[in-house]
Amino acid sequence: SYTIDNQTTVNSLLPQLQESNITQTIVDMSSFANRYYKTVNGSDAANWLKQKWTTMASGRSDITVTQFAHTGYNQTSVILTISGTDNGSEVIVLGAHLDSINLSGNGETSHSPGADDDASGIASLTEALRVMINTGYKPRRTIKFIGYAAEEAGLLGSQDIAANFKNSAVNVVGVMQLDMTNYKGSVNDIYIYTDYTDSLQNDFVAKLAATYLPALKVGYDKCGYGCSDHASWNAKGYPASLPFEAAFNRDNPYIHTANDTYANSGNQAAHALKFARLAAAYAVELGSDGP
Ligand SMILES: N[C@H](Cc1ccc(I)cc1)C(=O)NO
Ligand SMILES: [Zn+2]
Ligand SMILES: [Zn+2]
Repeated sequence: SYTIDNQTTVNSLLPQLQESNITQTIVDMSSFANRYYKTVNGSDAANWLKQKWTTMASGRSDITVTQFAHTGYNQTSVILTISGTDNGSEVIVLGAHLDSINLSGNGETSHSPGADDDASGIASLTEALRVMINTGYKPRRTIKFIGYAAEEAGLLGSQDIAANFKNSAVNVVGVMQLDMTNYKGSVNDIYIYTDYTDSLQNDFVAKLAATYLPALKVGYDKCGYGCSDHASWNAKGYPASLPFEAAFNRDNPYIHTANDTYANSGNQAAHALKFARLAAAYAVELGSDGP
C-alpha cells in the first residue's frame, strides 16, 4: 500500500531543486546535432550521460553507473543504481529516454535536438538525483535511474531492459516515466496518463502532487497507444506511471523536428522543475519503504 510518511525528508529536498540546473542539462544534451539511436552522435550522447551521472555519483560507494548494450545498434541505455540499505531486493525505476528523432531524416549530420523530447525528462530526473545525492539520502529499497536508448524507434531500449528484468525476476515495485516535461501546452500543470499505466500507482502519484506540490493542478488523459517507455514495463506486469506535460494533442508541436529546442520550450525550465520535484517525492517516498 502506498503511504506518504517521509514528509521531513521530502520537504527538506524539494526547495533544493533548481530550474537553472535543469536548463543546463537540456541545453547541453540538445547541443548534440542528433541523438538518433543509429548514429555516432547518438552513441556519443549515451556516453555523455554515463559520464555525467558517474561524476555526480563519485564519492558514493552505494551508487554504480552502467551502460546496457542493445543488439542491432550502438547507442546504449544508461542505468544508475543506488543500492538499498536493508530492502534492496525491492526496486524503484525512474526513467526517461536519451535518444531523439527527426521525422524528415536521421543521417549522421541530421538535426534532432530533442530538447523537450526527451532531454527535458532526463534533465528533470538528473536534478532530482543531484539533490538526493547532495543531501546524502540513502534509500532502503534500490532506486534505478534509467536513460533509455531507442525509444523513438519503438520503445526498443526499454523493451530490452524490462524483458531482462522480468527474466531475472527483478522485483520492480514501481516505475515512473518522464517523457516531455517542459512544454506547458494545457491549463493543468501535470497530466497523469491512465492507459498503459497502473491505476493504484497513478492515485499515489496524484496524492504525492497534492501533498508536496499543492499549488499545482493535476489533470488526466490517455495516449491511446504505448506512447512512451512506461508501456514496456506495463507490458511485463510492472506498475508504471506517466506524468506528462500536457493534455492529449496539446503537447509540444515541435517534437521530432529540428525545432524541438529549449527556445521553443519557452526558454525556461519552470515546467520541467515541477516534474523533477514530483520525481524526487516519488523516489523518496517509495524508496524509503522497508521490507
Ligand atoms: N509519442 C511520444 C510523444 C507523445 C506522448 C504523449 C502524447 I499525448 C503525445 C506525444 C513520443 O514521441 N515519445 O518519444
Ligand atoms: Zn518522441
Ligand atoms: Zn519521448
